[in-house]
Amino acid sequence: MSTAVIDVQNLAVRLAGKPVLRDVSFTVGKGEILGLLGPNGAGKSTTAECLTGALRPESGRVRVSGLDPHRHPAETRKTVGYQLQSAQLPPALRVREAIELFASFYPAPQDVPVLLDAVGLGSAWATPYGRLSGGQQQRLSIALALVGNPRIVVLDELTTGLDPEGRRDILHLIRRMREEGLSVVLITHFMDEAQRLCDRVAVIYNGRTFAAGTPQELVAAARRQDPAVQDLADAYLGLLETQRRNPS
Ligand SMILES: Nc1ncnc2c1ncn2[C@@H]1O[C@H](COP(=O)(O)OP(=O)(O)OP(=O)(O)O)[C@@H](O)[C@H]1O
Repeated sequence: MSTAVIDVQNLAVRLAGKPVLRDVSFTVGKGEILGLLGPNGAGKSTTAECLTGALRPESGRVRVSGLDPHRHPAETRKTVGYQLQSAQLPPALRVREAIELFASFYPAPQDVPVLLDAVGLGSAWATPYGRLSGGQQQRLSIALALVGNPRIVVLDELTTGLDPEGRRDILHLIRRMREEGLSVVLITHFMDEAQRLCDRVAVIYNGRTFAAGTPQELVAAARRQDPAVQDLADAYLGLLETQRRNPS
């Protein structure tokens, strides 16, 4: 679709000679939250790395704000914030210093103290990265993804490791930024989060997107096979089971 800010079509990627992505397709519109779902090892993070330009596709098409991220990584990073699973920072770097450093890369960054409060790190601003708990590191990685006021953000396992209050606050922050036009790719294993937050979801299994639609559409599709399906968690498990039995 022409209004898509992210357009991925028939993406295939090989790593160490092994086909990891075989046929991944999805689009994300302006102000839309797209959930990427799938079991461990399905290819979600590999897909996210293609959006960053870190990986070169074997075939297929990836466009982010109209640009090929692998050919134009610097331009792509101006409009996209990435919160990836493997973020690492020097252990002595303090929370606020890290956010200010990242803010300095962008022309119109967010207000750092406001962002610190929004991600629940207001009282930990002076803590070195190496002394943060897992959940605090997660909050910092979210702040670093958002500090540049991106138009698009890729969030890989956004709320993993967060306590319930942190999860609520971060989801509130993402919703608020979406209302301002932010487009989001959200990789998650939390089906309740996907159901509440995502406008559409795409499910990857074995390197292929095999189901896509609004959470309601997926629930309706799964219910046609099993009338007991109640929600996205049931639908996801049912569709995955069908796919495993009849791989495409
Ligand atoms: N550098 C690499 N070389 C070879 N294979 C790799 C490499 N990185 C990832 N893989 C393989 O690619 C497949 C997809 O991995 P990926 O991390 O994209 O899955 P995922 O869906 O994000 O999983 P998870 O939910 O566990 O994070 C896995 O089988 C993984 O072992």
